[in-house]
Amino acid sequence: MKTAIIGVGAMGGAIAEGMLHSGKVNPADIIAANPHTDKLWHLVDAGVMVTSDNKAAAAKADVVIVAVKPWLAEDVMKDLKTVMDYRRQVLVSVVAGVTAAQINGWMQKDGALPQLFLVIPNTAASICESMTFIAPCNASEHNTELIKKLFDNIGSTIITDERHLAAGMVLASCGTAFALRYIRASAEGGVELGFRAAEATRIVAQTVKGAACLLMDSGSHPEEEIDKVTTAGGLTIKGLNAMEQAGFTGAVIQGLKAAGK
Ligand SMILES: NC(=O)C1=CN([C@@H]2O[C@H](COP(=O)(O)OP(=O)(O)OC[C@H]3O[C@@H](n4cnc5c(N)ncnc54)[C@H](OP(=O)(O)O)[C@@H]3O)[C@@H](O)[C@H]2O)C=CC1
Ligand SMILES: O=C(O)[C@@H]1CCC=N1
Repeated sequence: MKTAIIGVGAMGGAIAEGMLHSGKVNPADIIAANPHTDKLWHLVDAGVMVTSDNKAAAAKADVVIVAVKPWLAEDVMKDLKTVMDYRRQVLVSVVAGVTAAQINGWMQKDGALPQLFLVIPNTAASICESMTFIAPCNASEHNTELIKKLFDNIGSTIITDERHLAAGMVLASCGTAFALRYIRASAEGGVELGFRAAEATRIVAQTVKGAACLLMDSGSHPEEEIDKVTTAGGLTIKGLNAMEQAGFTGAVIQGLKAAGK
């Protein structure tokens, strides 16, 4: 199965890198299309076909993933429409905020619509740790399974509907930046406590990874794991209470809601 990635920036590039990293996708089955191909030489070295011609890339693929900025999506997709065969190809849009209705309006061809998937991954796709939401629109069960398998190669997937994509994106895609901002804040605190910046960042990153793995391995509630750390009258509870007094939980929820508006 050949996959074309149209727009190989932060997100499209992370998808391509993740597919390579997974070892489960043959590099020769990836076609990367971007106006500037100079930044894609590492993909060429890995065996990926690279082009600046979107239509040429799409024509060769079974799955066409569009990963351009939202304001370019209409022009790019209308252009792809001229070469896409909806009987054998499926369209995946990772374009945030562009709806299935909009895409169907652009892609309708002689009354036919493409089998469409709205997909929201995150940049951890590059290391096969994405949390990816997949909303099938006008797609068969067979193709839904196929697209799920494709994105399972680069992390964890949830099949959902279009209504839930925005919330998923805030939690998991914007959430990557939010989690990293926590890491940066903690590392800055670590420097005040006496660690060098690089060392503090490494310590916090490993700590956050460990905390996430505790939840994922045990399926327990965060508060259950917090309880195991929080000694009565000890250090942790003083830190937690000071953070909450400064508005930690409220600030996170406000941030999520602002991003989701
Ligand atoms: N970044 C993220 O975490 C997430 C992003 N998304 C969505 O992914 C999409 C891409 O975002 P992101 O990767 O961050 O943006 P980037 O700007 O990093 O990447 C966009 C890429 O599209 C290329 N491009 C520009 N014009 C065209 C064109 N006409 N045809 C083909 N490619 C073109 C750009 O090339 P060049 O720079 O060479 O001009 C660039 O490499 C957006 O719609 C965003 O909403 C969704 C989930 C998460
Ligand atoms: O910030 C953004 O708009 C995009 C969508 C999700 C992550 N990045």
